[in-house]
Amino acid sequence: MAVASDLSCHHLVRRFGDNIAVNDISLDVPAGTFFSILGPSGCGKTTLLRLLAGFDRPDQGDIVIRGQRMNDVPPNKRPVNMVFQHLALFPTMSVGDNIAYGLKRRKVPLAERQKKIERVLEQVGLPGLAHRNPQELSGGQRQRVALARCLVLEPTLLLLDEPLGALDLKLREQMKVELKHLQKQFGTTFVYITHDQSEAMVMSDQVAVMRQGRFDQVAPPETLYREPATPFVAGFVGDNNRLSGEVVSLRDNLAEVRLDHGALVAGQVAGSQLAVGGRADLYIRPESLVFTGDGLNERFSRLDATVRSTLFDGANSRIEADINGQPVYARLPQDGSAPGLAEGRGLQLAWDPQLARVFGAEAL
Ligand SMILES: Nc1ncnc2c1ncn2[C@@H]1O[C@H](COP(=O)(O)OP(=O)(O)OP(=O)(O)O)[C@@H](O)[C@H]1O
Repeated sequence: MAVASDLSCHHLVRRFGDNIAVNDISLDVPAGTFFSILGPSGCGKTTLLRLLAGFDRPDQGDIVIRGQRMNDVPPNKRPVNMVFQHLALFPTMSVGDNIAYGLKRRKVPLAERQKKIERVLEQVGLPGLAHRNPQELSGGQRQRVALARCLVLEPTLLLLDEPLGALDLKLREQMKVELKHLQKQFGTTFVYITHDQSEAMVMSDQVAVMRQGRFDQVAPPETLYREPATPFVAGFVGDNNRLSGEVVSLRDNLAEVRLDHGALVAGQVAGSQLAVGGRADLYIRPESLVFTGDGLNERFSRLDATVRSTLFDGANSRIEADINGQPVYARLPQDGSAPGLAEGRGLQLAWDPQLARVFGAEAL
């Protein structure tokens, strides 16, 4: 049986003069899932979210929420709520009154209102704080009140516009995990926009990577990471090294590439635009690079490099190596097994070609 969709868009287009901010986007978000739209500044995320919320109208295409076409439905009549980066809590109202606001407008009776407010505050981890003023809360607590204020209205869809953007790094890390748990706990469908790939990856069931008004790829986070469909996704999602060269051979789904500085390396064919003699970019992640030692499989590709510096960052520690003037990053093994990596030392970096992806070179 097909999974019910809470939100479907069909061929949405929104133009501003010559600029096509949303360019023929179709999407489908199953009920109760966390869907993120990830992309760089200016790619059209906010425009798309505003179309979903009803603050703006598409030039073409349809928006369907739980089977109902929404194009002509005003924002306040859509089963949708929105959480903004700069949350607009009413500063002079208590937390409880802030949450009550939408319920009052819906004429929910007082006793029921109070019950709902208590319950939702418990669910977001702020039990008993209804009487507090928003100014007496931390940034993270205020963000949770903003969520509670939306979730108490039980919308079909919750739209979130970079809600963690204004929080400091540590709090953002913590709220990422909390948001994911809250979404599961409430079962509300979340559509979340962000330019922060880590936020999208940690929280989402599905991520759409957006570029210049279009989706490059829509997939679960792990698929985006392991099998990026385009060079843009390979470069935008997670850290990646890009090595450019010319395709020498194509066979068994492997591309051999002669890098510009002469080394012959290999990776999986990952695009339809590869041809022998054509330009190509090979992407290899820092954690897929190994420091060569004995017993390395002969299939592995190898590159001679020089250590530029060691970048110590706990579990994310890396070395920056130099390959003919180009920086390449490699994850340092966690078990301390890396050789002494003094600056200027020569070393060989190697990888399993199955872990590298080769795309035909294109203008990014
Ligand atoms: N009201 C408008 N009038 C004209 N152009 C607009 C309007 N709103 C957005 N645009 C343009 O549409 C494109 C997409 O903008 P949008 O705000 O949707 O991007 P975004 O991905 O949300 O960026 P950011 O992450 O910086 O908020 C941009 O080129 C922007 O200049």
